[in-house]
Amino acid sequence: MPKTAYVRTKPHLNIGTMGHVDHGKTTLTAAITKVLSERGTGTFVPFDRIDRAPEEAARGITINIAHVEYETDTRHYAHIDMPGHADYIKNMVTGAAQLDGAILVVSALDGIMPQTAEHVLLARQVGVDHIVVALNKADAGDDELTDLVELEVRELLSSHGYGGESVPVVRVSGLRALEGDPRWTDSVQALLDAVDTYVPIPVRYTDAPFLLPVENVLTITGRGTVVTGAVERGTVRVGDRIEVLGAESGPQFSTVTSLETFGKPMEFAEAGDNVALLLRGMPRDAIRRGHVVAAPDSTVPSRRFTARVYVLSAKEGGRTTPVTTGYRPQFYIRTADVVGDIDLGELAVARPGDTVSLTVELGRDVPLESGLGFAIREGGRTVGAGTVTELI
Ligand SMILES: Nc1nc2c(ncn2[C@@H]2O[C@H](COP(=O)(O)OP(=O)(O)OP(=O)(O)O)[C@@H](O)[C@H]2O)c(=O)[nH]1
Ligand SMILES: [Mg+2]
Repeated sequence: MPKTAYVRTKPHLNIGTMGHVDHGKTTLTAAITKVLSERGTGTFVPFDRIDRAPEEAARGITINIAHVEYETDTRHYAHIDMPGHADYIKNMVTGAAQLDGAILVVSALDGIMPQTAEHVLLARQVGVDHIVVALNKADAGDDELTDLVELEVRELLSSHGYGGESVPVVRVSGLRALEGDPRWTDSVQALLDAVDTYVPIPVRYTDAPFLLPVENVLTITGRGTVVTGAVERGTVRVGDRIEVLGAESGPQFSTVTSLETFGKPMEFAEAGDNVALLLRGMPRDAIRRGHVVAAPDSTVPSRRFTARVYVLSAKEGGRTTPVTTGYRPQFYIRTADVVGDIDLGELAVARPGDTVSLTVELGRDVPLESGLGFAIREGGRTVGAGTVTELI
C-alpha cells in the first residue's frame, strides 16, 4: 500500500522532555499523545512504545523510536523523550542540540535533583532558548511543598539565564492524564497551550547549504543505508547529491534516493525537519553517528579552534580541581563525541567556575564553525561547556 505523503500545513517545531530520572518524562510524553489523539490531532503512543531501547525499535526507515510526532491546533511537533539517567547525557546533548524548546519535567514530590540542574545547564549551552516547566506528579504532592518546588525551579532557571519569573510552570499529572482523569487531561492541555504560546517559531536557515548531523544509521535489506537526524540548515530533495563528512577515510559522496519523516515520504526536507534519508550505494560501515551529511563542498572539516569555555563548578557537578594545558577530555559536538587537547596559553590554569578562552585540538577532523556550541565531558560527567569562537 502506498504511504501517505507528509503534508506541511502547520509550522514544524522540535521539542522534548528532559529532567531527572523517574520524574515522569516518558509518562508525560505518552499522556500528551493520548490527550491529542482524543482531540484528533495525533496518534496515541503508549509508554512502552516510547521507552524501548532504540536498537530494539530500529525498523523500516523510521526515526529513532524516542521521537513521537503530534499536532496542536497551530503547530506540528516532533517530540524527543530524553532519558534522565546520567549515562544517557550523550543523547541529551545531541538531542537537545536540535530542540526549539524543551519541557523540563520536575517531580513535585522530589524537586530539583542533579540531572534537573545538569539538563538546564546543557540546554543553555547547546542553544535551547525556551523552557516550559511541567511540575509533574502534582496529583500526589501537597500544595505547599509544590509551591516551594516551583520557587526553586524558577531560581534554577534564572541562574542559567532563562528568566525564571516569566517561564510558564504548569502543574500536571502525566499518570492521571494517561488514566483519563479530566482534571489532569486538562492540565496536559494547559501545558501544551503554554508550549504553543511560549516557544516561538524559530528562524530556519532554509537558504543555507544543507547540513544534517547523523543521529542514527540503519540498514534496510534490499534498499540500502539510511541515516536519520534533524536537518540543521538548508533544504534537501530526493535526487540531491550529498557528501558525508567526519570519517577518517575522508568524504564519501552519494545521492539521496528517498526521504521520509515519521514514515511519511516527502519531496524535500528543510531545516528543523526530523528525517530519514536513504543514500544510494552508501556502505553501512562508511557512515555513523557523529558524521555530518552536507551539500557537496559546502563545509570542510577541521580540528583546531579557539573557544570560550565555562568550567563547571564542583557544586554544578563539575571538577573539584583546576584544568591545565594538556588536559584531554571528550568533546560533544553536534552528534559527535571526539577527544581533544586543551591549550590554555599564558593563562595556564582554569579553575572550576571560571570562564576562559582556550585553544582546542581535536583527535580528528570534524565539521566546525564559529558559534557552534559543545559540551566537555570526562569520566561520564559534564565538566564544561563552550562555544567555538574561531577556526585555526
Ligand atoms: N503519582 C504520579 N506518578 C507518576 C506520574 N508520572 C510518572 N509517575 C511514575 O513515576 C515513575 C517514573 O515515570 P517515567 O515516566 O518512567 O519517568 P522518566 O522521567 O521517563 O524516567 P527515565 O526515562 O528513567 O529518566 C513511574 O513509576 C510512573 O508511573 C504522575 O504524574 N503522578
Ligand atoms: Mg523515560
